[in-house]
Amino acid sequence: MILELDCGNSFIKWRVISSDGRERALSGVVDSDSRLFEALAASPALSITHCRLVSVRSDVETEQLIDRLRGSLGVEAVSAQSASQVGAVRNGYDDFQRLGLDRWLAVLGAYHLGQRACLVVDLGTAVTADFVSADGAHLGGFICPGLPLMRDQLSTHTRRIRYDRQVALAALQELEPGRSTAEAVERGCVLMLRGFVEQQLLQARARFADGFEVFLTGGDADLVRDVAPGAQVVPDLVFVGLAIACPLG
Ligand SMILES: Nc1ncnc2c1ncn2[C@@H]1O[C@H](COP(=O)(O)OP(=O)(O)OP(=O)(O)O)[C@@H](O)[C@H]1O
Ligand SMILES: CC(C)(CO)[C@@H](O)C(=O)NCCC(=O)O
Ligand SMILES: [K+]
Repeated sequence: MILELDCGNSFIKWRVISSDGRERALSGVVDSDSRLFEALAASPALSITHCRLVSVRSDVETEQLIDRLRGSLGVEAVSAQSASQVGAVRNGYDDFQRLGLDRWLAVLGAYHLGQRACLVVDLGTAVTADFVSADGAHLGGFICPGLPLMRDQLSTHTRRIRYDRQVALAALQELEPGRSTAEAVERGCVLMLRGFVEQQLLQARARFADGFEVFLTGGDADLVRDVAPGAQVVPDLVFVGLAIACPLG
């Protein structure tokens, strides 16, 4: 079985798939390396023979995780690397090594699934949008703070924006003007995300006259999906790209 890891800035998304890649045995989201190993230890029936990962963390943190995977599972994890081109897809950054690997893999995954021009939006700790032309040229993209960063900045830099997490969840049942701090902040930040996605759709329409596919991924994708009615929500998009960037055997 293959263990796949997407190490983001706040969470590690993991899944275990069959060796031929066709079946998913198990998956989860954890907030630290230790929790990952706890989750894996709790499923002793998994016989992991291979591991591939993508990390946007520092090289030191990524190396530590790879060492620990070697120590506890006896596997040599393959880590996705930057590339200027994979198949038809060409990296559009001036310095291809600077493009976040999660973005690059999401772009590879989207172009593989869409087979035409794509807009790829990943809504996690940060929000990113990337454009790929019909012939596979990555045209660059945009980065802005995601929902967790927006709300944290507001509460960190003001005295009176304070509210409970549970109240925050309830506040997102609708998007009417808020009548409490929680409603006002939570809905305001979600409207920022939705406005961002609307802007990306305008850009895509202007660039891709022959049509395009929209892919949404990341933990907060559901908060914007109705802004992009034809969009495909693909929670595993980075893993689709990971299998392309790191084929095994
Ligand atoms: N099961 C879950 N666990 C954690 N976060 C979740 C979950 N479901 C939805 N979310 C939302 O996902 C967001 C985090 O997104 P995601 O997990 O895609 O990114 P991340 O790993 O934090 O960051 P990165 O953008 O670096 O990948 C949070 O704002 C949270 O509200
Ligand atoms: C933008 C994030 C944080 C999104 O996870 C990641 O892709 C990253 O660290 N990128 C490096 C900077 C860049 O892509 O230009
Ligand atoms: K991500």
